[in-house]
Amino acid sequence: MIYTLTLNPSIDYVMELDELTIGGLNRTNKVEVLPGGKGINVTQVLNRLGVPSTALGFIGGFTGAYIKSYLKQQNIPTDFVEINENTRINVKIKSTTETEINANGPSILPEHYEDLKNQIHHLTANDTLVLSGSIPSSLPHSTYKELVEICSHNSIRFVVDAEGDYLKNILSFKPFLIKPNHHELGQLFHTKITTIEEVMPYAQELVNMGAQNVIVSLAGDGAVFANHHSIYVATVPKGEVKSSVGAGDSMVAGFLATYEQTNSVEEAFRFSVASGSATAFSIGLCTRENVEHLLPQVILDKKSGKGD
Ligand SMILES: Nc1ncnc2c1ncn2[C@@H]1O[C@H](COP(=O)(O)OP(=O)(O)O)[C@@H](O)[C@H]1O
Ligand SMILES: O=P(O)(O)OC[C@H]1O[C@](O)(COP(=O)(O)O)[C@@H](O)[C@@H]1O
Repeated sequence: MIYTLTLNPSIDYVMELDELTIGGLNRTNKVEVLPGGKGINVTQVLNRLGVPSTALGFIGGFTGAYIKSYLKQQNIPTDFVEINENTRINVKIKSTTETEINANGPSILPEHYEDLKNQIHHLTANDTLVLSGSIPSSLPHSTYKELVEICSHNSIRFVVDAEGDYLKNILSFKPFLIKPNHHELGQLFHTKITTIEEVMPYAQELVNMGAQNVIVSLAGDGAVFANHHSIYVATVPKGEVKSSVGAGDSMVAGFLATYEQTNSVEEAFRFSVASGSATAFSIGLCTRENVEHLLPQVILDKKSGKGD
């Protein structure tokens, strides 16, 4: 089973308006209230792609109840640790550009963190754990490292989609997959990265630092895949971006779903890119149908290596 872990889930309150006037009164054309948080998005997309996945994490209050009932209606399995405070609401403003305001989220009590660690201790070598998103400020900075240590000790395959030091600190444990975007890649190496050519050596460096498979996304400008055998560059499909919220999460889900079915990193990477774009071209997350529709537009160019 593929489990995802969202330490800081959210309701994503997506507001569409023609133009955003800072300091003025704005009125929306349309709003959507969607369950969010990186791991929860990955679980939703995996289930849509026909690969069973259960969402783990902390959930609480009326916002948490909304997320649980939404996911239940979609038959998405969850096993959340219940907390006392409300799960956060993240505001996503879609006008001429996209603006995101992510809340810091509720505090987590030590006993709730212990409950979560117990759950992770019960996973087995047949499971995969996807650890995604921000860490609530009440948890230790080393939370991902602690959880990844449990995975490593119990031979549980794990994936990490997190920023900065959270990611750097777990590379030596050999994550199966990491997926920074090019801004996050630049932050990791204290430099500015804007092109595919600039991404490639840094993606390879992440492999040297321990990651088994690395995907770096550059929004509409392409994506790079690197592992010990090869580097590929992918074109991304063309289309109208409706909301890129969850696009990165869809890439993670698309990769894992296809790798599970084909064992080919090449096929998995193509499907991953198509999944990201299918989500970017929708309000909400992709479906298998719209991913398959975009797949022919994803062309891979092998830059180095002997193959899978
Ligand atoms: N303008 C766009 N055109 C086509 N696809 C896009 C566009 N923006 C995002 N995507 C898709 O979403 C993926 C992830 O986007 P990106 O913004 O790089 O990641 P993240 O959501 O993690 O910040 C891209 O690899 C691509 O597949
Ligand atoms: O935990 P963080 O870093 O605040 O991110 C949470 C946000 O990320 C999302 O999961 C979207 O992530 P991506 O756009 O990177 O795929 C939203 O649903 C959520 O609001």
